[in-house]
Parts: sequence; C-alpha cells; structure tokens
Amino acid sequence: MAVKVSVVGAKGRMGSHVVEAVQGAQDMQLALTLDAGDDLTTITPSNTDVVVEFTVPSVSLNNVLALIAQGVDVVVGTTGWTADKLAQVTAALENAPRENQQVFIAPNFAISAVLADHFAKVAAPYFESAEVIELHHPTKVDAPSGTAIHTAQGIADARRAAGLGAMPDATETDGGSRGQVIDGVHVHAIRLRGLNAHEEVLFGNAGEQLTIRADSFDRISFMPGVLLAVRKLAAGGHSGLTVGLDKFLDL
Ligand SMILES: NC(=O)C1=CN([C@@H]2O[C@H](COP(=O)(O)OP(=O)(O)OC[C@H]3O[C@@H](n4cnc5c(N)ncnc54)[C@H](O)[C@@H]3O)[C@@H](O)[C@H]2O)C=CC1
Ligand SMILES: O=C(O)C1=N[C@H](C(=O)O)C[C@H](O)C1
Repeated sequence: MAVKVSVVGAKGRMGSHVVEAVQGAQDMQLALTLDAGDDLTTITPSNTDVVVEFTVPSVSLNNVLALIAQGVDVVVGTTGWTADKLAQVTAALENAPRENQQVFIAPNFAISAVLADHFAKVAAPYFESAEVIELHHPTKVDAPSGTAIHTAQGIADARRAAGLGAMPDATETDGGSRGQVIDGVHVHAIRLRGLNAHEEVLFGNAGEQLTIRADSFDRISFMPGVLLAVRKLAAGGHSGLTVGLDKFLDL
C-alpha cells in the first residue's frame, strides 16, 4: 500500500519540491499540503503515515510537537535545532499517543553534504587546524547553516575523542572576521546571489592542507534523501528521535 505523506511548509522552496517528489514516487501518495496559517490538527493517522516538515527555524519545534500530539511520524528538514529543542522532542515522543512514534531530523538530505560531514569526522583527528565555510543563497534566514553547525560539532567531537586540544590561532583583534566559534571550530557564512547550498571544510597541518567540499546546485539534490527518510519511517523500527541521514546510510 502507498505511504500517505503530508507536507508542512508545502508552499516553500523545499516544501514545493517535496510535494513534486512525493507525487512522482510510485510507492507514495500525497495526502495534505499545509503552510502558514493552516490547522495542523487536520493531519491525523487516518489520512497520513508520515509528515515532511520544511518551514522556518522559529516555528518548527512547535509544529513537530503538534504533529507528535496528532499521532503521526515526522521527517524534519528545517534547521535551528539546539540540544534543548531536541530534548523537548524526545520528551514529547516518550508521551506520544501512538506506540513507537518516530521523528527524524536531518540537517542536510543531500548525499554530497552527508558524505562531506562524515569524511570531516574521519579527517578531524589528523589535523592541527580545521575551519568550516558554508555558502548559500541570499534568501536563507539562518546563519550559519544547520549543516555547518552539525559539521563543526562532529569535528569537535572527533578532536576531543582523539585528545586534541585547541587549534593554533594568534588572533588578537577580531571585528567578526574570524566567524562564529562552534564548539571551538570557526564557522564562516557566505550569502551570494547565484549560490544554492555549499560547504567547505578546511584542514591544515604544517606544510599540507585537505579540503572537503560539497556543492548542491539544485534543491532536487535533497529529494532522494527526503524520500529515503520517509520510506525508513514508514517501514518502522526507528522509534523515538533519530538525527542525521548518515544513520540510514550504513556509513
Ligand atoms: N535538511 C535539508 O536538507 C535542507 C534544509 N533546509 C531548511 O529547510 C527550511 C526551509 O527552507 P526553504 O524551503 O528554503 O524556506 P522557505 O522560506 O522557502 O519555506 C518555508 C515555508 O514554511 C512556511 N511556513 C512558515 N511558518 C509556517 C508554519 N507555522 N506552519 C507551516 N508552514 C509555515 C512558509 O510560508 C514557507 O512556505 C530552512 O530551515 C532551511 O535551512 C533547506 C534545504 C535543505
Ligand atoms: O536554507 C537552505 O537552503 C539550506 N539549509 C540547510 C542548512 O542550513 O544546512 C541545508 C542546506 O544547506 C540548504
């Protein structure tokens, strides 16, 4: 039977691509398409198996909590997830109306970005210095990108596990040029007309450098990952909160 998929944020840049991708998937059936001002309680387990949520960081947590209360599984692509927000989702899932309810959140659904993030974690213990540069379209509302935050945290975790200390940096005056420091990793955000979604991770040692770069030129690059996540939740077995498409890729 086809998986019934509802889309929240359906009029947005990502949401409208998701609507098309679901319509084009033979094993899925588009259920409801909702956007700002629409009533999320119209989404119920009788009309929807999985909801895909791509809205804005300021509303996504409340949407996800409302959808959990409706008893449906949710795939989330919206950014802005802090540890505190994730904890609220986990707590809500523990009291969810349906048994084994699932929420999946991915900072990035493009395979190039997921692999870049993974390779960065592998490389991190071997380099003295690491910095992240993310480059996006100028209509993006959040900076740095959710992906860059996730990459920086992954690098920091890998450095800690390897026993590495702080990176070398003699900067004494900084008017903001050194970027935002996330878990000890400097992250720089570029906004430029013509770009879509891009990330570079720079690693340095004395006399050598490694650059890992992922480029998403078109939003269709995110759709195979979104459909994969929908299929994984529809199949079940991922109850509670799962974060990151790498969890579904056997990396
Ligand atoms: N995880 C991933 O692979 C990707 C994540 N993103 C993230 O997805 C989010 C959306 O990005 P875009 O589609 O470019 O933004 P957008 O601004 O084009 O779309 C957002 C949509 O959400 C709607 N919306 C706002 N408040 C709402 C509410 N309370 N309920 C329902 N809908 C509401 C807006 O009306 C709009 O249609 C951003 O956080 C972005 O960073 C974007 C691309 C890929
Ligand atoms: O807003 C975007 O466009 C994107 N947002 C996500 C992020 O912030 O990481 C994913 C991708 O970079 C595109």
